[in-house]
Amino acid sequence: MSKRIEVEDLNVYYSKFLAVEDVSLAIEPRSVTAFIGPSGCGKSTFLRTLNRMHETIPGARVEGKVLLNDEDLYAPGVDPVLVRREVGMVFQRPNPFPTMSIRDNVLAGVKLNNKRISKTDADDLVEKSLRGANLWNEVKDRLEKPGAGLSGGQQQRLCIARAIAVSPEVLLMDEPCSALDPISTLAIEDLIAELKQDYTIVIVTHNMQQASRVSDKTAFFNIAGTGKPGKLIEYNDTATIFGAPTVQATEDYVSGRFG
Ligand SMILES: Nc1ncnc2c1ncn2[C@@H]1O[C@H](COP(=O)(O)OP(=O)(O)OP(=O)(O)O)[C@@H](O)[C@H]1O
Repeated sequence: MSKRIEVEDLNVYYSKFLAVEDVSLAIEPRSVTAFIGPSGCGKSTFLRTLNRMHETIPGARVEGKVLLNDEDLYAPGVDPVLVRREVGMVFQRPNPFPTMSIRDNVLAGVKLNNKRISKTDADDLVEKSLRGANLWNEVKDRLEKPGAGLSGGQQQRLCIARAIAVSPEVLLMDEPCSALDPISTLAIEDLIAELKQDYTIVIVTHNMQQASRVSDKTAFFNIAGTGKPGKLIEYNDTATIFGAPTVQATEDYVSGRFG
C-alpha cells in the first residue's frame, strides 16, 4: 500500500506559462516528504502533477515523467481516474460533502469508483477508515449525521478517512492544516506520522515547524521573480535542510530571512 515516486525532468505549464521547471526527484515509500518555499513558487502546481490533477485545468500540461513504482503516470493510455485512485489527495480546506452523512462521506470515493459492496463490508470499511484517520471514537455514535456538523479539524480527518477508504498508494496533502486551529493541527500531524507506516505521503506546508516535525525529507522550491518558473533548489533529509543546507537561498528561507 505504498509506492515509490520518481519524477524525471518535469516541466509544468499553464498554457504557455512555464510554472515549474525541470524537476527531478525521488520519493521513497512509507515516508513523509514536505514541499516548502515562498508563495507562487509552484509547490501546489507540482503536487497536483503527481496524481494528474493538474491537467483538469484547461490548457494545463506537463513534459517529463512521473513514475509510480516505475510506471509512468503520463504514458499513453493511462487512465487519470485510476491514477487518482492510487494517489489520493487532501486539500487545504476540508471539503466533505456537507449534507451527506459521515458514513456516506467515507464511502463517497468507493461509490464513485462504481464498487458495489455489501452493507457489512461497507460498515467494516467505514470503521477501518475512520479508525485510520483517528476519528472513529469521536463519530461512531453519529455516523448518520451530516459531515458539515463536525469541527474543521474533524472534517479534515473525515476527508483523510475518505481518501484512505479507496486504499491509495500515495497521499498528497496540500496545506492540510492551514484552516485548522493548533490542537487540530497537532492531531493531523500525529495522524500523518501514523499513516506513513502505510502510505507514501507528500505534504505542502508554509509552516516550517510543521515540515520539520512531520517530514523525513524536504524539498525547497524557489522562484527568481514574477513570471519566472519555480524550481527545485534543494532536496535532502529534513534535518539537513533545516540544520545544514548547502544552498544559501535554502538557508535564508528556513531561517526566516525571506518568504
Ligand atoms: N489555474 C492557474 N492558471 C494559471 N496560472 C496558475 C494557476 N494556478 C497557479 N498558477 C500560477 O502558477 C504559479 C505557481 O502557483 P502555485 O499555486 O503552484 O504556487 P505555490 O508555491 O503553491 O503558492 P502558495 O504557497 O501561495 O500556495 C504561480 O505563478 C501561479 O500564479
